[in-house]
Amino acid sequence: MAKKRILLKLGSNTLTKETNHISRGKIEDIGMQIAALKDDYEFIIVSSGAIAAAKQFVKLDNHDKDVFVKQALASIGQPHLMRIYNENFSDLGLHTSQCLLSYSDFEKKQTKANIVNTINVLVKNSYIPIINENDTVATDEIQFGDNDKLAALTAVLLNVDILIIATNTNGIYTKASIKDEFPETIELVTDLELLQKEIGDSKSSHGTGGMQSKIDSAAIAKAANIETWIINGLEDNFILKALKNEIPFTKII
Ligand SMILES: Nc1ncnc2c1ncn2[C@@H]1O[C@H](COP(=O)(O)OP(=O)(O)O)[C@@H](O)[C@H]1O
Ligand SMILES: N[C@@H](CCC(=O)OP(=O)(O)O)C(=O)O
Repeated sequence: MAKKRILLKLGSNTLTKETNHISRGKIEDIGMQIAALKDDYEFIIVSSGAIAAAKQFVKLDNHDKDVFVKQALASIGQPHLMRIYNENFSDLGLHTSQCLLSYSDFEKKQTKANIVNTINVLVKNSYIPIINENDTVATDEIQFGDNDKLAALTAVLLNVDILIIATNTNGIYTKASIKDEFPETIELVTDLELLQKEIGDSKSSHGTGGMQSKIDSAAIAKAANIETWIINGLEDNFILKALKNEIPFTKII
């Protein structure tokens, strides 16, 4: 039977476990899950974390919030991020590769074909493509969107079965319960317009897009008949547990 294809989007919040440095433990947790599922699923990762990785090592002589400082930090952090993936994944027998893309690459027939062809060869040869925005030439995701849209565009282009967006909540909560000690997860969504009413404009400490950018991404995926699962990536084994329905998360179909 053909393997199912999963596009896994990992934000800085998940990768740092909401701290100020990339968590090797979290990257190992993700690698172990991919290794456990590799006979039935193939994985393509869209990973943020370049800026967070750089901040572990350097402080640049400019204002941290300037976009071009973020671009420079991403340039410094990206090879470190890939090194950490490489070190942890290779211990688990997994091979990694890096692809840097920007929105404009999804607008041209030739560049789209190049992305598909490259990634299909990588996946066929058991290499896990780890994609990030090419932050030197594009600033869309550093400014607006958590790599969520990049993940959705990639999911559609590569015709995946499931888009998993890892975040720091147990999926999308009902607006009425969001401030409760145990907020209630909306487990199944078929109507994105109804869901829109539940979304607040709050964001987490490292986040840029909030829940809205995840809904926008789910809409892109849904239009291509791809399911989006919004899962709490801070939880150990979050993919394995979601596949077995052992944790609350939001499925948008
Ligand atoms: N209905 C909702 N359910 C859950 N989280 C919500 C909701 N509305 C807004 N949010 C906010 O969205 C945040 C997740 O988005 P974001 O901060 O961008 O994180 P990430 O870096 O994981 O993409 C949550 O931590 C929460 O503050
Ligand atoms: N390309 C950037 C990601 C930009 C971003 O805002 O994403 P996220 O860390 O998911 O909020 C990086 O790798 O740091």
